Amino acid sequence: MKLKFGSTEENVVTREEFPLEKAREVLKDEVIAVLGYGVQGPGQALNLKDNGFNVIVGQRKGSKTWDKAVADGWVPGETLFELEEACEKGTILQFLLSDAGQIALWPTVKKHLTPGKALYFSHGFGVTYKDKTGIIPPADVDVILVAPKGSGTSLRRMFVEGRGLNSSYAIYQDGTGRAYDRVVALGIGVGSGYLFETDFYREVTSDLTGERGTLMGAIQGIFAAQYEVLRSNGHTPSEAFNETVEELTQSLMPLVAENGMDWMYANCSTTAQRGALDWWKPFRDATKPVFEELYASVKSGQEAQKSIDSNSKDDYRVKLEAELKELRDSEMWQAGAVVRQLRPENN
Ligand SMILES: NC(=O)c1ccc[n+]([C@@H]2O[C@H](COP(=O)([O-])OP(=O)(O)OC[C@H]3O[C@@H](n4cnc5c(N)ncnc54)[C@H](O)[C@@H]3O)[C@@H](O)[C@H]2O)c1
Ligand SMILES: CC(C)(O)[C@@H](O)C(=O)O
Ligand SMILES: [Mg+2]
Ligand SMILES: [Mg+2]
Repeated sequence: MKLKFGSTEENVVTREEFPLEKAREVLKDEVIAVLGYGVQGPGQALNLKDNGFNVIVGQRKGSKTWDKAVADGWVPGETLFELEEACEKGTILQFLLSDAGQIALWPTVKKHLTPGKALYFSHGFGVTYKDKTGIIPPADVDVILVAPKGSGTSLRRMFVEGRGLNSSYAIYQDGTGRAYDRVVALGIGVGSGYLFETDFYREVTSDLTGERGTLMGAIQGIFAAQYEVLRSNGHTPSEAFNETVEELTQSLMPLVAENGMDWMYANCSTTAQRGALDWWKPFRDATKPVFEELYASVKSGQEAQKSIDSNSKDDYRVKLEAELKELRDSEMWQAGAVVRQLRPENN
């Protein structure tokens, strides 16, 4: 259906238009092969299985995630296979290796993309940056995308809680005439209630911007800046952490999620409202040039190239972990670990 967002009309598919029963009917003869069992793999594979679809998982034998798949109930030789075997058996190949990992597996996936199959992504990365990835699908398959707007961990948790997480969807290539039904059925199958229409290019550029920006990069940056200013002015770690992070995640963001920023503001003191109304624009003006620089770096393909280069190295996991450890060991997040233990519900 068409829905108005402000004054702009957009296409949104709803569960009412495309119920789960219809999704099951559309995919009843398909074998959905989820390739990769990292973060999105488990969330999507388990949700699809629990929703009654025919799912198998492809993963490298002997890897830690193979063991995780076994622990999650996938049975070797029945529903869990080596990647190539899963590519052969699947009629829909859900390409959920890391974006850099997809480059290495592409020749194998391509070999098994026989006419009529579907190639499914959760990111527009591989085909948008085909000059860098070499991912150029054959013409007689569907190339589709369902990108959950959140972590695979949340996708699973919210499904288990009976909620669900919405996704964007896109069709890059309709090789069979069934691409629309397949993509929407899969989006409903992984647990989305609503599916927002996009295309591969818009999905990848907005997603790379968002995660580098307010969703992850910018938020850590702004937390660090405020925490450092409070600490250098004599505030204790717990006070600095509470005023920077804890109150935001525990008290104020849930209010924003529920009813928007103005409503959160309205539930704070008029003193706070006065100050926050005065200061949001200077913060916007100070950070906007950084966001412009970020978007330009995404648009030029530089962000994709950097991600491919670093995440294609053999020791990429070790290097990422070392950088995550630096964050974990910072005073702010060390203070956070203690503050989290002191949440009333933890006692
Ligand atoms: N992580 C998320 O929550 C999330 C959210 C939305 C979209 N996505 C997209 O979903 C896709 C999967 O992301 P992810 O974060 O789940 O991936 P991930 O980094 O967790 O990796 C998934 C799997 O790929 C395997 N892998 C990596 N390199 C490999 C190689 N060379 N050969 C064989 N296997 C290899 C890993 O062992 C792992 O099991 C990506 O396109 C990503 O952009 C992820
Ligand atoms: C969960 C995110 C940040 O939305 C996703 O885009 C990812 O790449 O993991
Ligand atoms: Mg992303
Ligand atoms: Mg994202």
